[in-house]
Amino acid sequence: MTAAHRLILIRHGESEWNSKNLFTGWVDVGLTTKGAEEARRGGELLRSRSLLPDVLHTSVLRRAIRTAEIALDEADLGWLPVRRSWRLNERHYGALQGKDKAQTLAKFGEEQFMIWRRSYSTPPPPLDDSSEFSQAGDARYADLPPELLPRTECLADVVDRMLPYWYDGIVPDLRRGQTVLIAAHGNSLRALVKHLDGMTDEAVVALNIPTGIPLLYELDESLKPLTPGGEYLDPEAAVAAIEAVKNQGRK
Ligand SMILES: O=C(O)[C@H](O)COP(=O)(O)O
Repeated sequence: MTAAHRLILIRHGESEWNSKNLFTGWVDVGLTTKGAEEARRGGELLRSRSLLPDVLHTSVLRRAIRTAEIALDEADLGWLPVRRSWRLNERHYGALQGKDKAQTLAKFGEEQFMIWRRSYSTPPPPLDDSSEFSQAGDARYADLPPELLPRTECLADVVDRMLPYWYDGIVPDLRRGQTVLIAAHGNSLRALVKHLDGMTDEAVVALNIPTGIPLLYELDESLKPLTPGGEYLDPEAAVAAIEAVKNQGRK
């Protein structure tokens, strides 16, 4: 069956805090040199497969914005129309933002670490607005009703706040026949993949998204994937990178 719609997902390249093994969430850190190279390689893959998006959607965090900018520049598509939304942001990691993943694992143990990192419905403790890693008062969220600004999120929370943008901001572009590129984050993409593939709350715990490798979803008329899980444009690199994400925090 030929695809009715094409959707390409890309997680931002390695960030400064990915390389330092810190929980990041909504803290707005940049890309490392390696992360910028991952983004460029992502654009090269798009170009070599002639997978040329017609529109870009990003979060409002610089690591995703910059990844898209570099990748699209490599594909000579720097001019692409773009829309940004906080609803594509990384999961808010609450009081874990800024904390070292290995130290958190050592301090709280494997079970608590995995609950906070990968459980579907248990968020980390909330982050106090007075924290240096809080987004309270950040201008980019000024229009957000205060009750919507998270102080922590579990993946279920991300699904709930991401889906309205999926339906209202992205699906219309797909339905008008556009190839859509989404540049976002590990957990906001886990939330979208869970929705696309109809994954259970239990199955999504084991899902990890690698940095910088485009993931192609060819969708049918009802927006169901023709290939469950999609297709990474560099499958070999994806296998190794997914394993690395899974083992973050473990020396
Ligand atoms: O926000 C972060 O810390 C990372 O980008 C995602 O981290 P995780 O893979 O530990 O959820």
